[in-house]
Amino acid sequence: MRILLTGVNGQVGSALKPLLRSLGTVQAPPREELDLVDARAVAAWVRQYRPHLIVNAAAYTAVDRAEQEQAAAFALNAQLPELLGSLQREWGGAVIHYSTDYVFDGTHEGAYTEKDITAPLGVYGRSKRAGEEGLMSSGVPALIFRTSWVYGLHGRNFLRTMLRLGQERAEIQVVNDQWGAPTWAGSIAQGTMAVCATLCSSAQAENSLVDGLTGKEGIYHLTNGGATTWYDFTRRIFELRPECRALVLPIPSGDYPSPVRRPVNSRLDNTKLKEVFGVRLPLWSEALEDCLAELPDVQEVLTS
Ligand SMILES: NC(=O)C1=CN([C@@H]2O[C@H](COP(=O)(O)OP(=O)(O)OC[C@H]3O[C@@H](n4cnc5c(N)ncnc54)[C@H](OP(=O)(O)O)[C@@H]3O)[C@@H](O)[C@H]2O)C=CC1
Ligand SMILES: Cc1cn([C@H]2C[C@H](O)[C@@H](COP(=O)(O)OP(=O)(O)O[C@H]3O[C@@H](C)C(=O)[C@@H](O)[C@H]3O)O2)c(=O)[nH]c1=O
Ligand SMILES: [Mg+2]
Repeated sequence: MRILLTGVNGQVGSALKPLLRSLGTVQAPPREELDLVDARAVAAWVRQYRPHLIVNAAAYTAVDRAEQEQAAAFALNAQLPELLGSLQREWGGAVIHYSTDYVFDGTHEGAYTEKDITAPLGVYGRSKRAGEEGLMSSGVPALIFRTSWVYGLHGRNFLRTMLRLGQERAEIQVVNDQWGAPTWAGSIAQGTMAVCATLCSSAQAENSLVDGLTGKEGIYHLTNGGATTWYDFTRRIFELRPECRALVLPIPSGDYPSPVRRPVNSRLDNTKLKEVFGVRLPLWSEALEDCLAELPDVQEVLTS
């Protein structure tokens, strides 16, 4: 099977790359080789390579900056998934795509299911929702995994920020009124692979994944289990890494200056993923331990 992976240098893309190799031949052009906002270049690339599967881990993820850079956010998060969908539709390939808890406004009680109504609070969330709709309306066989609060040892993310601030500062203020599931990029990659394994299990044929997808297309919530606040997540990080000595102080969201509101409830119900594919990701607390076990020296985040 030929696979095209986008966003290979991002959190999810870098976790996926080594794992996807077990499914086939992986091409993963970085930005320098393929600028994903260049629709003609993308079309030429896909038409030449004809990937059986495109795993789209590329995105515009700067939530605050998106308010000023609406066109850039929509190009990556909305137009690209739709384009990839129509290109794959042309010749019979499939798409796996990622989306976010920020498609919701957070006013719902309890965890959101895939059937709940979306109502994004900002440009990033609106662009991601438009991407979901564009990909689905292209008619391609596709899976969309909505995840939340992604972190890992690579790239810009909350864990790395806190490991750095925890060593540099005497105290840090962290919001304690937003609830969600911090999700390790490694868990997302493993969950994606587990789903692919169920789709490909019947045959070794190159198009077995596309065939296996029939009747299972659509949106799935895929996060680590349980829920916490950013404040308690930070406290747990510092418990696991006592080199982070900063005092952690809880604050309401309103005290953290930002141009765009975040949902107070980001919890995503993963039942559909379990029922359709038999896949469930570990608890957020277990995944955090697994992630930090891969970081021998916490001072590394100060220099890299
Ligand atoms: N981060 C989070 O907290 C969450 C993320 N998600 C979703 O998960 C998915 C993966 O996110 P994550 O891994 O965190 O994202 P990252 O921001 O870590 O990575 C995004 C990748 O996209 C690439 N990219 C951006 N613009 C272009 C372009 N014009 N041409 C080529 N490549 C480009 C970046 O390249 P470069 O390295 O060169 O900048 C980067 O490798 C996304 O769909 C995101 O919306 C969902 C919920 C939470
Ligand atoms: C750095 C910092 C953040 N915070 C708050 C701000 C915010 O509400 C929360 C998390 O900070 P972030 O900068 O990671 O927030 P944000 O960039 O909004 O994170 C989001 O990114 C996008 C891409 C997603 O899809 C979401 O799932 C989510 O992960 O913690 C503090 O309270 N204190 C701090 O020192
Ligand atoms: Mg951010």
